[in-house]
Amino acid sequence: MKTFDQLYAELAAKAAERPEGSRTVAALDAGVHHIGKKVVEEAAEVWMACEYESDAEAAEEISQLLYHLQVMMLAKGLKPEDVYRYL
Ligand SMILES: N=c1c2ncn([C@@H]3O[C@H](COP(=O)(O)OP(=O)(O)OP(=O)(O)O)[C@@H](O)[C@H]3O)c2ncn1[C@@H]1O[C@H](COP(=O)(O)O)[C@@H](O)[C@H]1O
Repeated sequence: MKTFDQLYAELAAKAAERPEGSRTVAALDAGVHHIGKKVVEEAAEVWMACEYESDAEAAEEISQLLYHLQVMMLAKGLKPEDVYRYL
């Protein structure tokens, strides 16, 4: 179990240390266009899961959307505080 801030810290460390096999590093290397497509894909999967699947499946899709949003934040150099200020 991890929080939004804990996942962000983990992903930021991956981006800095670039460990072999990290899908986060691969996504960052692929760039904003690639990450944007994943964000849209996961958002659609959230919608479909919430409308037609179980609560557990919906929660899993939401976690994947949050992950890809965090990868986009890293690609853009945005920190959680940059987003929280608008909440
Ligand atoms: N929480 C996540 C996470 N959620 C979603 N994903 C990615 O989102 C994908 C899910 O999307 P899909 O269901 O479309 O699966 P897929 O079709 O196989 O994905 P693609 O091949 O299209 O990328 C997964 O395959 C992962 O690539 C995640 N990848 C990593 N994490 C966490 O991020 C951390 C760092 O991971 P690495 O950078 O891989 O070390 C670890 O704690 C991981 O648990």
